[in-house]
Amino acid sequence: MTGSGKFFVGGNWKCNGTKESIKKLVEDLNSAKFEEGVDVVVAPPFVYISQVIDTLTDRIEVAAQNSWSGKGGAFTGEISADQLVDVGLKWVIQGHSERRHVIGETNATIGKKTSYALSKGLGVIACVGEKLEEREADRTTEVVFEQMQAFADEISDWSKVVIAYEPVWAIGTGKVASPQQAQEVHAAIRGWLSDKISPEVAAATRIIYGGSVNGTNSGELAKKEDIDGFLVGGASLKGPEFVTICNAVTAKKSVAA
Ligand SMILES: O=C(CO)COP(=O)(O)O
Repeated sequence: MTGSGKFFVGGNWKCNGTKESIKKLVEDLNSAKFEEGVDVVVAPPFVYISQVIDTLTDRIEVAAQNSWSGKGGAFTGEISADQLVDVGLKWVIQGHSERRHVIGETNATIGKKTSYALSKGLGVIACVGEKLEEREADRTTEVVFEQMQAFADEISDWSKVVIAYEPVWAIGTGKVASPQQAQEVHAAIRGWLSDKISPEVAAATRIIYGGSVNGTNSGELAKKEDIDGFLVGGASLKGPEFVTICNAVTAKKSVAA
């Protein structure tokens, strides 16, 4: 099965950057030539979101890396989806492995945050992925399907959801999943969507890969039929390399042609 959605590349800047380095990154992105047929989104740290929205080209949309599970109020340190919409954001990342495994968010919390963000009109980049010991114990699809079910329990409209498959062992390690390894899990996720949600949702939902994607490996990954784009960490902090990864859409088109 193949995804029919448009290629999608997100740059997750995580907890990196300064006013100065972000100014330079935005300048690089503003002067870049992005190919047709790719949606490009960047996710700066909260404190730099306004700077990015005010200076970045409209060709690129902006995401937050997290949001609170409900309306704002007495929740010290949190940011509500309402506030993200208010400052002009279009997207939010939910369930990133660092939020699951470093901060300790559960499937249930992530599901609630996702449904609230969607209810406010944000698109959600919904992350799933197994740890190394889970892969080694042959539990990859079991873990990923459990994470998918927790999202599905809270999602009624999939049209603004992009799924990011990010194996934890590949994140920030330089150990990218092989195109075949990634394709296998992407196809399994698409099959799950087809069975549990609908064949239409399975065909239309973008399933993107994250974990040590760079300017060199993105082309081969993009050629795999169920890989509809990328969620990029480290390499998204380097403007020209991130542009190369976005333009891997041409490798995708070359296979489709
Ligand atoms: O976590 C990631 C994107 O969300 C991937 O990070 P790296 O590209 O640095 O491995």
